[in-house]
Amino acid sequence: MAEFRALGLAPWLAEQARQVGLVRPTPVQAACIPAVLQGRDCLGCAKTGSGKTAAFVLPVLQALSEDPYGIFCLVLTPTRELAYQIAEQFRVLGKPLGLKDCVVVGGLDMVAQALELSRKPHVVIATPGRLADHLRSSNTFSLKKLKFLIMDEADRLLEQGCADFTADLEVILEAVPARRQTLLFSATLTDTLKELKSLAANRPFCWEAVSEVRTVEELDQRYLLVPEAVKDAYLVHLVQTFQDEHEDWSIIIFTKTCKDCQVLNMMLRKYNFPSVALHSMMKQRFAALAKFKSSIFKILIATDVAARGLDIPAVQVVINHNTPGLPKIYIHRVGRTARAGRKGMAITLVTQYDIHLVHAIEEEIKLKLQEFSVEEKLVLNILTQVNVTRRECEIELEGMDFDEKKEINKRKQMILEGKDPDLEAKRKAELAKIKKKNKQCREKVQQVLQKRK
Ligand SMILES: Nc1ncnc2c1ncn2[C@@H]1O[C@H](COP(=O)(O)OP(=O)(O)OP(=O)(O)O)[C@@H](O)[C@H]1O
Repeated sequence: MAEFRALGLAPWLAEQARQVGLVRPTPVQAACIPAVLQGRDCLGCAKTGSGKTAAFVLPVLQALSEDPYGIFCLVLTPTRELAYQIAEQFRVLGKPLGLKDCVVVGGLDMVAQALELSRKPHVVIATPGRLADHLRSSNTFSLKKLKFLIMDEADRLLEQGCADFTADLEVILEAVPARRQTLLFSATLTDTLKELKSLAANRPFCWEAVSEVRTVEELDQRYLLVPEAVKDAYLVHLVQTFQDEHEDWSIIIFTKTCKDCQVLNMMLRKYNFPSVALHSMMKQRFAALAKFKSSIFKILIATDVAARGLDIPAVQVVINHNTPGLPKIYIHRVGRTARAGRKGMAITLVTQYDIHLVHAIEEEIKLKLQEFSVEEKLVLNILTQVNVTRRECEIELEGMDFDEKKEINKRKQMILEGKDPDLEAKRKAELAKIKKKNKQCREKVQQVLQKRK
């Protein structure tokens, strides 16, 4: 307890931390808590599972206890599941304060959320899309007085990809005061460092864990070379082996697409494995995750919606059904195991087409993955059966109009973003045409140049 107190935390808060099992500060906590308590902005980059959440929750609670009002702190995070997880940490550690929090995420009733926001909770934990929707549509709450703006998984929030938060962040940044403390955390901040520094401009305290390797020591990282056509048989074999040898282990299997996630889940269920799926097209995401967290289901099959931040101590193995295209996605995925000093294993299935991706990963994490060996004869024994089952599941899923639903969801999302789906489709088609023409043009020029040579 003395150690948390030595960082400047009040005795009641250090005691509360001790009660929930946080006895000695982790390095990121020891470095960042004093800086935040001094009123500085903070950029914290530390490995997965190293306690970044408490590094911002604890000093915010201390500041809140000295001057309690709502809305005092806003935490932004990329996924709904993470928002709930962070809210839980605030609730548990802030219990003696009678902390009021409000989770603002998609998929839940807007009106109920607006009402909760109007009651001035101390802390709002939100995904950018839903919070921006509230800011655009209602004036029943204000963020103008908030003291802390926190971005967890900050690099993900700032990166422009398939789920782009830029427009929503603009709305949110307009609504928060310029005079505030900004805290930014992630295990992978480097790509977006420039943008982050412009957000946290108040003498930011920057902290990065000193370590050559970017993943944790306790993690055993393996790869398994498999031909694309037999990947699923290897997966079934791996799951069977882990289930036979370690009944109490929980496993997360990451897939590339929602469809893959759904098909693999159906397939594993056909073989009576206790699996549950988690992807962005599901309605019951919280229920699925709760079943996995409580170990009712020992296997979670998920897309990258579960790659960041989720803290489930029982996870012993992560299997990458596809090799992640970006090293940082790999770092976050495998970081779902071997957390807080525990041991864990990550196995990445690598096909003939993915070897360059493994090299990129190894270069980024500064470590060579070791080969994982399996008895190929055992895999061959189940190969035909697994491939037939997969095909059956795919046909079943087609009957459930999965692709059609995906299209409808996309259109709904565009309408929510204020876009016209038909116009967007036209625009995309035109863009594709232009790109094709440009490509043809370039090829012609190159042919002419080559002939001249
Ligand atoms: N000082 C501490 N002592 C013991 N356990 C701790 C301490 N701080 C945090 N933990 C535990 O470590 C686990 C991981 O913490 P947390 O989820 O904050 O990691 P993280 O750094 O945010 O990881 P990620 O990058 O994956 O989001 C949690 O279960 C948390 O309760």
